[in-house]
Order: sequence, then C-alpha cells, then structure tokens
Amino acid sequence: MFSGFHFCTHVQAAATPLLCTHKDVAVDAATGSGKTLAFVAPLVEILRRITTVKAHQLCYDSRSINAVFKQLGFAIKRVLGIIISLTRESSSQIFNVA
Ligand SMILES: Nc1ncnc2c1ncn2[C@@H]1O[C@H](COP(=O)(O)OP(=O)(O)OP(=O)(O)O)[C@@H](O)[C@H]1O
Repeated sequence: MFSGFHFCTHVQAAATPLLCTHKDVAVDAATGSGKTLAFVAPLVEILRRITTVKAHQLCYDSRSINAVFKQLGFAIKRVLGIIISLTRESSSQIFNVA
C-alpha cells in the first residue's frame, strides 16, 4: 500500500482503480477521508508506468546506453501531470503528501 499505510480509505479504494485506468473521476467525501492520496497515488503510479515503459522500449530497441539516458531525460522533463488547487494551503497539503 502507498505511503506505508496498510489499508485504503473508502474514497481511495473507490477512486484508485478508476484513475489508474485513466477514467475521469469526481470525488465528494468528508474532510480527512484521504482524498489527497486518492488522486496523488494513482498519478504517481501512472507516471511510474509511463517512465518504466519508456525505459523498457528504449532498451528493447538496443540503442546505446547514452542514447537511452538522453531520451529518458527528455521524456522526464515533459509535463506529464498537472494538479490544480484553489488555495495555497491546499497546494501545500498536496505537495507534502506527494
Ligand atoms: N490509507 C490511509 N490509511 C491511514 N491514514 C491515511 C490514509 N490515507 C490518508 N491518511 C491520513 O489521513 C489524513 C487525512 O488525509 P487527507 O489530508 O488526504 O484527507 P482529505 O480528504 O484530502 O482532507 P481535506 O478534505 O482536508 O483536504 C492524513 O493525515 C493522511 O496521512
């Protein structure tokens, strides 16, 4: 389980499989129910998959290791996810969870 927690909260259990399969999700749940991790963890998982697949594809193409790093470096510098937050406090909270 992400972040050292052993169980998902209800909102995390409901949202994670949908977000990890690229569905659009709107969540309305109580304060402190774990909403932040419910969208941060799937985003991290999707980014991990993108970079892993990219590395695998590049290695599979059997290019030189320098070319692999160069192309991976380029890929990682692209914007792959955006979190929009309405307040500075909320932004800090999300930053700390991420
Ligand atoms: N799966 C989990 N197991 C145990 N604790 C968790 C889990 N997920 C989140 N928490 C903890 O629960 C607390 C509240 O989580 P979080 O801030 O994500 O809730 P939230 O719904 O986003 O709150 P808010 O509505 O205030 O933004 C945090 O301390 C967080 O570390």
